[in-house]
Amino acid sequence: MPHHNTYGEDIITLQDAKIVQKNFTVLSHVNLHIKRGTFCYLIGKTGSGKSSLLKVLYGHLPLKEGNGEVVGFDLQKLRASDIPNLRRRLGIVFQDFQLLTDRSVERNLRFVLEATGWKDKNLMDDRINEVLDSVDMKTKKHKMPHELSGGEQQRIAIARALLNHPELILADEPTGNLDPETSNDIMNLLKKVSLERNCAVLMATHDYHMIQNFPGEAIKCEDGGVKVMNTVELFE
Ligand SMILES: Nc1ncnc2c1ncn2[C@@H]1O[C@H](COP(=O)(O)OP(=O)(O)OP(=O)(O)O)[C@@H](O)[C@H]1O
Repeated sequence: MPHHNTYGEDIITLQDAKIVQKNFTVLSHVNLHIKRGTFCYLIGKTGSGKSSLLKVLYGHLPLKEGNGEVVGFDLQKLRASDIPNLRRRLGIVFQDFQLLTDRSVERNLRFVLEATGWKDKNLMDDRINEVLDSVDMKTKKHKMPHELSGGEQQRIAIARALLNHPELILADEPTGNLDPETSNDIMNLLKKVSLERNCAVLMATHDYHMIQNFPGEAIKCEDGGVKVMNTVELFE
């Protein structure tokens, strides 16, 4: 069983991990400990390996060498059949929102609940209202994605990520398509979620203005490895 529940303080652990795309080693000797409830940036130049690292953490790329554990799942022992269970325990947010364009906000959220085993219609309705409330989008429940702004669509994507009470949100450039003001809103929302739900957030970003506005812990991908730092160091 890859799901041990032995993880104490750490929500993500990587030990001497190697991150590989096809036959190309992107990152090696990666050692990482991210504690429950922590908000952490993932930074580094384009092509430095941020997305690849996130992909290993959500089971899209296999962990080639070393050890890793994410929300109690052993990445070395992860089988294809474990991946849906791992994803159910995570919230994942992308740059391009990835809402289903052919259905309303409510139906987007219901689709995920049904796909993750929810059956009771009233419980589903309640949960949809709760997550929409926490991203301040309750009034947009019946809108189609194309009727929403980029920032609103990202709020819905965050609501969707929250549906199954994740202990970890992995966000790959969630503000990459948004203007600076909307990016700040989304950051405030992710920070709020992290704080109120003791949910860890690992967020890949290029956006140095935002990092300056919201300083914090960061993992930097550089020269084929990672280094843990505080973003304040970037502006010294
Ligand atoms: N599907 C793939 N097949 C082969 N190589 C890939 C693939 N995806 C990414 N790579 C390579 O892996 C390296 C890391 O890419 P990755 O997307 O992880 O970087 P990134 O830091 O997320 O970049 P960006 O900030 O531009 O999104 C790059 O050199 C890239 O060319």
